[in-house]
Amino acid sequence: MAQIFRTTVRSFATTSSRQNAIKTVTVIGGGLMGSGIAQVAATTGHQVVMVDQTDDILGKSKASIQKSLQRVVKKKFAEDPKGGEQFVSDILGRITTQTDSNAAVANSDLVIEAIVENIDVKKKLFSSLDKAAPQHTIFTSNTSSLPIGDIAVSTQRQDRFGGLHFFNPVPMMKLLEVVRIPATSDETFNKLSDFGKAMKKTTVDCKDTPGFIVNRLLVPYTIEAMRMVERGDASFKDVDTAMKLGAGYPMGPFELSDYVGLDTMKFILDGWAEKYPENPLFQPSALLNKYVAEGKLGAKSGEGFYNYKKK
Ligand SMILES: CCCCCCCCCCCCCC(=O)CC(=O)SCCNC(=O)CCNC(=O)[C@H](O)C(C)(C)COP(=O)(O)OP(=O)(O)OC[C@H]1O[C@@H](n2cnc3c(N)ncnc32)[C@H](O)[C@@H]1OP(=O)(O)O
Ligand SMILES: NC(=O)C1=CN([C@@H]2O[C@H](COP(=O)(O)OP(=O)(O)OC[C@H]3O[C@@H](n4cnc5c(N)ncnc54)[C@H](O)[C@@H]3O)[C@@H](O)[C@H]2O)C=CC1
Repeated sequence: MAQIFRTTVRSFATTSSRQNAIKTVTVIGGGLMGSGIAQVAATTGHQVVMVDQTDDILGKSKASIQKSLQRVVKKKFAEDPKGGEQFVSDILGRITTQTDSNAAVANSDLVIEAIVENIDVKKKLFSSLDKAAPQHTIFTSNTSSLPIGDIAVSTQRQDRFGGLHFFNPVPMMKLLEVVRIPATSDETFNKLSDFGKAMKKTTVDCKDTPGFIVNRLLVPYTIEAMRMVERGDASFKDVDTAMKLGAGYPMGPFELSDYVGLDTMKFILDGWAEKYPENPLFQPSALLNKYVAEGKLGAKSGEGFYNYKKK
């Protein structure tokens, strides 16, 4: 009897979670992260609406998704070009684009916001979406450094609000941090974790603390690497070599800094130094400030710690 009950409960739970599963996703922001999130959501069978400010930006977002998918095709469909073409067209067929974010959320089960890292801009967006989206729609932010709770207060649906923090490059990085604020309901949190698994990511549960898990550790580690160079204890190239070969990291802290963007890092660090002035780990880095002041922002500007200009 107990066995039958357990089986019934399990199959009800499966059916009920399947009925409640997230099927339609609106990704707001079609930049580096938003286009990667849209790509992976569509690859894993979700219907995606990708939103940005202009059709021109959205055209570039779709082109970058196509380029990224071609890398997958080259690997997975080396012997089957027709299959590769079908694969790309099926995925792109699940992504539509929109410049009106309110219209884009009309049929959405989940909103993932990946716009500029500015609290006022994010709050304004969510306040507007809150009036436009159906009651059941869950809202999330992909913010790297802002408290989710500070964004969620702009809505009347804090129980259906959380963080989904993806990593760059989204198609390659296996982790997804699922963040809850005190008001996030268990139902919302479970749906977000299930969605992460449906996207074939490994999820970890996070509280709404600065940097969640990964950036809370990466920021002090990277700043200390910069201080080490400032003190003249090691060259940045030797630090990178040491961390790759001695700690097994795929990139050293200076390669990673160039990859993420030195302006982004400075923005995060300055924000934390202002919000948490008592924390010595978040104090500014003179070296980082110097590079940003010189316009050396990393790979995207052609030069950071390393030179990316084609010779
Ligand atoms: C002082 C200031 C404070 C400091 C702060 C420090 C950082 C904290 C702040 C961060 C701010 C914002 C960031 C954030 O919130 C969270 C992050 O995202 S942190 C960054 C996390 N990412 C990483 O750590 C990346 C680490 N690197 C790697 O894993 C690899 O190097 C990488 C996968 C990027 C590339 O691999 P690599 O072997 O080096 O190069 P290849 O070009 O050969 O690629 C290998 C393989 O992967 C395929 N591939 C790569 N990119 C894509 C893509 N976009 N789409 C599809 N496929 C891709 C490529 O085709 C290769 O496939 P093969 O089969 O091997 O040919
Ligand atoms: N770059 C990274 O490595 C990571 C970034 N993040 C976070 O993801 C978010 C996005 O970052 P990126 O993709 O790097 O930025 P990005 O600058 O590449 O893209 C942001 C996009 O948002 C668009 N946008 C700005 N305001 C908008 C609005 N009101 N409505 C619609 N679209 C708008 C911009 O036109 C731009 O295309 C940020 O919150 C960032 O902290 C999280 C993990 C990693």
